[in-house]
Amino acid sequence: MLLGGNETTRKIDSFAINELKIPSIVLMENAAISFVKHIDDNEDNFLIICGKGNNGGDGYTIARQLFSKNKNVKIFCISNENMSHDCFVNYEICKNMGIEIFYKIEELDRLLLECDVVIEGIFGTGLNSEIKGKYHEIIEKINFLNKNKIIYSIDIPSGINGDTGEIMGISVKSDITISFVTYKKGFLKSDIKNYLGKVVIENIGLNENKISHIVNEYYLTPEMIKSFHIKRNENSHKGDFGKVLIFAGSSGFYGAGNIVAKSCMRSGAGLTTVITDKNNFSLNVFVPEAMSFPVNFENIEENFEKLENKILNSDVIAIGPGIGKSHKALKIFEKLISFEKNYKGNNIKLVLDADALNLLSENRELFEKIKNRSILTPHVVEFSRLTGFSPEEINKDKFEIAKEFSQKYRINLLLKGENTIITNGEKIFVNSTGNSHMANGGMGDCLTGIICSLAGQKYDLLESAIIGAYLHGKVADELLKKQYIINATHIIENISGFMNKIF
Ligand SMILES: NC(=O)C1=CN([C@@H]2O[C@H](COP(=O)(O)OP(=O)(O)OC[C@H]3O[C@@H](n4cnc5c(N)ncnc54)[C@H](OP(=O)(O)O)[C@@H]3O)[C@@H](O)[C@H]2O)[C@@H](O)CC1
Ligand SMILES: [K+]
Repeated sequence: MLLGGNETTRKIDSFAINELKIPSIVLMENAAISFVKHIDDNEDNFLIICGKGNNGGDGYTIARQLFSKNKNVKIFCISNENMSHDCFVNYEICKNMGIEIFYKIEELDRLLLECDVVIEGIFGTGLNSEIKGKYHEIIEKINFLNKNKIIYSIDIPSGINGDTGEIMGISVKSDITISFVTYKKGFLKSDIKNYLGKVVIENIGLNENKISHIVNEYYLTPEMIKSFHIKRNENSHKGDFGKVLIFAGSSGFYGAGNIVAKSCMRSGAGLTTVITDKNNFSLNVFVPEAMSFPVNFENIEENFEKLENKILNSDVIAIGPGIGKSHKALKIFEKLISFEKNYKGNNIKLVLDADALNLLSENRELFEKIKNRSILTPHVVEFSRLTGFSPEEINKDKFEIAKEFSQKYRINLLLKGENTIITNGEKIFVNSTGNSHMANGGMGDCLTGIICSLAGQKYDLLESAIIGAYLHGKVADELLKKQYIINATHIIENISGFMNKIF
């Protein structure tokens, strides 16, 4: 699903009108037709509240459409002065068709009380300042008299800034928001979810693939995830699904390595090997399917020759969770990234998380070794160390900062957070799954395991991160329906079932 702000809507609009030569009034008609599809056919008693811009124009067009289906339709016109052209045209048609139009604010209470469905087209992407005066009063009335009614918003609940999600003084509290072409960036803001209600994205007659040069930001949907799926060949063997080498965990943090390994195995990697302390037996117990590469941490270099062979045999290497920032950890990290290609001549893909990112921040010459073959999966504090921007600066402008960082170092990036974003420096994907009940230790390790597993199964790193992030959150969202807290272990136990459902 395309993701965009107000400017994106204007660009799409202008492309459709100027390049595709679709008259703007046709776009408005298409929008209205798409909108009306979502209205229950049993509903009969509508009040449409219209502003003077194209959002109001959509309102008049929807009113006509419903009226032509013999529905009982009344319109409240907020202003018929300085209407946009298409708004004026549809307002005139409504008048000519004999739809009842009301203008006086004194009549609005009664109209709201009498109707069953309110459709509001006051402001959409054109809202440009704080709402005051008459407009404020009207929105207040809609929110106050909304008992036993369904409130539909056209494009954006009036009062929400489509770019930032900020409430511009006041906003309609909607039950259903039917938005056109793009999922609005402002909708990502978590504290406005109860203003949006259910969100539906509708088409206005444009082919999504043909406007991809205008939009390069996406909001993940199950359909997109499914479209990435690579079918498993029936006569394949474990070697076809990736040899994954994991350097995670250390004394006191063996759990991190175990979680990465287990989630890697459970999400389908062919062969998983964990580099771990020769005295760590917990791996065998926790995840018997995984192999271990025992390292003598008293003298790590004694293992390097054998390790080289392991590296050259691998397709993917995941590095970071629980390894610490010791000199020994750094030496192993350096060794693991020292070969770009494996014996097969393919790039060895790298998934770097947690302490690998901290080590990278402090040893920036290593960036050269990881370019064009890695994904970094920081949370905001780790990303702050990597970029030098404060977490506040990152949160304010995370799309741009993430994209620039990804371009500069030629890496893929997954920036964890409430709306996890994934970018290759060109496109940005925003995850639509996940919840606060999964915020606990081990979750990141679990995600690393899923991503390296998918990278082993021939998904490219960008796809691996997109699918991984979506699945990780989706499992948690589904589990939340029956339990309060979700741990990494719960995700691991359920991931394969959900892969089955989604693929
Ligand atoms: N391609 C697409 O996706 C398509 C988009 N379409 C639709 O067009 C909508 C965008 O239309 P739009 O650009 O005309 O802006 P809109 O939201 O109606 O508001 C502008 C009006 O509000 C006014 N105004 C602003 N702030 C104000 C305030 N605080 N307090 C008071 N007034 C304020 C402003 O007045 P101004 O400040 O400019 O004098 C102007 O009159 C979009 O959301 C979608 O529904 C569809 O038709 C199909 C194709
Ligand atoms: K609206």
